Amino acid sequence: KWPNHIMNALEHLLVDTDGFNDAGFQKAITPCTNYVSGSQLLGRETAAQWVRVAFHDFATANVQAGTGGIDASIGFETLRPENSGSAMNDSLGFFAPFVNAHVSMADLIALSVVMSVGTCSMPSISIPLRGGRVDATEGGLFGVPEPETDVGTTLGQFKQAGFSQSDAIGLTVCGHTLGSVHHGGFPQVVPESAVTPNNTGGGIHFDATPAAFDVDVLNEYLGWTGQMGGPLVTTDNITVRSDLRLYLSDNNATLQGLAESSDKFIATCVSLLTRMINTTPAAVQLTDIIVPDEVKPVNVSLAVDIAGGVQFSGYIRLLSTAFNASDQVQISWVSRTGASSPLFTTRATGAPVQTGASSMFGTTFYHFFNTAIDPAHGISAFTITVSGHTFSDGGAGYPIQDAAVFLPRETTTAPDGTMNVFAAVLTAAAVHNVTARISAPSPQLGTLSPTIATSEVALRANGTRGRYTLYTAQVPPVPNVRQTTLDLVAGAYHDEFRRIAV
Ligand code: HEM
Repeated sequence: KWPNHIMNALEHLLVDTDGFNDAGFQKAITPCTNYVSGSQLLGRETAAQWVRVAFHDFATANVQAGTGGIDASIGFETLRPENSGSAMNDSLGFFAPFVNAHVSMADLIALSVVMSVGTCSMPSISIPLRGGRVDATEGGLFGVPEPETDVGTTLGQFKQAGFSQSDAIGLTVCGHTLGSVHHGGFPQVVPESAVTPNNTGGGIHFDATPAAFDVDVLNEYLGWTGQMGGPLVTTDNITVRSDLRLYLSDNNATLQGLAESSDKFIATCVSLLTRMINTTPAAVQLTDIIVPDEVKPVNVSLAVDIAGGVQFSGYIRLLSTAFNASDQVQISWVSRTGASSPLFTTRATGAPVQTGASSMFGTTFYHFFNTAIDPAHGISAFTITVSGHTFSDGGAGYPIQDAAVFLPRETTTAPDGTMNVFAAVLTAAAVHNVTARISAPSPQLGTLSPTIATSEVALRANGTRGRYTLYTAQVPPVPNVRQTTLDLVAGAYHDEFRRIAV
């Protein structure tokens, strides 16, 4: 059902990964060897870091108590020795600009696992993503296993997080198919000799294919070839052979079972990583699985011009899994009272913008439309017809209301950051309390993850525009206007999750 803001926003990050309307998330791990937070000579890999960060956030869950898990508490825990290495702050620093009123840091941590595994595999491995995680406001329990931790304690920590011995072994070997152990961060595991001019962080890979999510780590360990499972198996320092201790804790039985086939390894990893990212505090309600929308309204909105004319515009995004570049898009709507007319229809203009061939979900085709709506009739829902097939959001059409409309183009920002926001409210709707709820991601002490500061500002009437009354208010400066969103609330009418800066 459109619009579900959390699912819409996460779907955008997941699917729009190239060209027009690129959400900008996947670029950090394209190619999978890329390190987005510094020099490529460091020998670090962002895709691997993301998976490790999620593990460290998850590992301190206590499922009996219903606490911890993927809740972004890791942001407050980066100074703990158990979270050594640059991955935590690198990743949270990259994720922070994506946090907003509906996208939590914890959901981004989950998304990053889905992205890393999906991007760094061929054919792309799909981990189902749900949204709705809630960010912690402080650090959680201690207890991430470290290279020095004895195997009994390690298994106890996994058990507390809901993972059995074979789950723990499986999850670890799945994680350790990507990336490296670095001298910088883990000198007790990796000797200084690993540091070279092209590998200044001194990383030693877990397997021969550190940028590919594949079964190699397992085969190399069991076959004692290549990296033989990596530094946490082979290091001279016996105390920090944590992977070797874990893998041998059931005499390699779990790993031998997983090595039956690449498919079995992948299916087990998908299942374990899905459980890992869906481990959340008990109070969290996750959304349904986010399925890429084959037909998606994007930035669909109304605007009211000076003369009171109403403009209905946006994009319809089609996915190549169901459509191709020659498909035609038509949008039809019903009036404010639900009446239809042959006049209430428009075609998308021009050829679609075609992008994203490298996306995990195929190519996207963006069809732009822009049409006038007769303010006397208005609009309450629309349907999308693609080459003869009509999509109506599973029923009565995609809902849209024209009684309260935020006007981002009129909204201005003064040099000191104060904003003048504008909205138009249908005079006949007879609502007089018009409020803007501002959700501004704001810096939080002790973590790179922002918190959402919400404030409400009352708008006052300021003239008319045809059938509409214009409303306006001054909004004090916010720390980050690009991530700040506004919900306009006028009685029962809501124009939600609108960007203030366009
Ligand atoms: C007994 C449990 C585990 C221990 C003691 C452990 C320890 C470590 C250590 C010391 C590193 C090196 C980090 C660095 O040098 O930056 C590392 C890397 C990594 N770990 Fe684990 N780990 C464990 C389990 C897991 C699990 C369950 C996952 C994910 C499901 C995981 C994912 C990763 C990844 C992807 C890397 C590579 C990071 C990079 O290249 O930056 N680990 N691990």
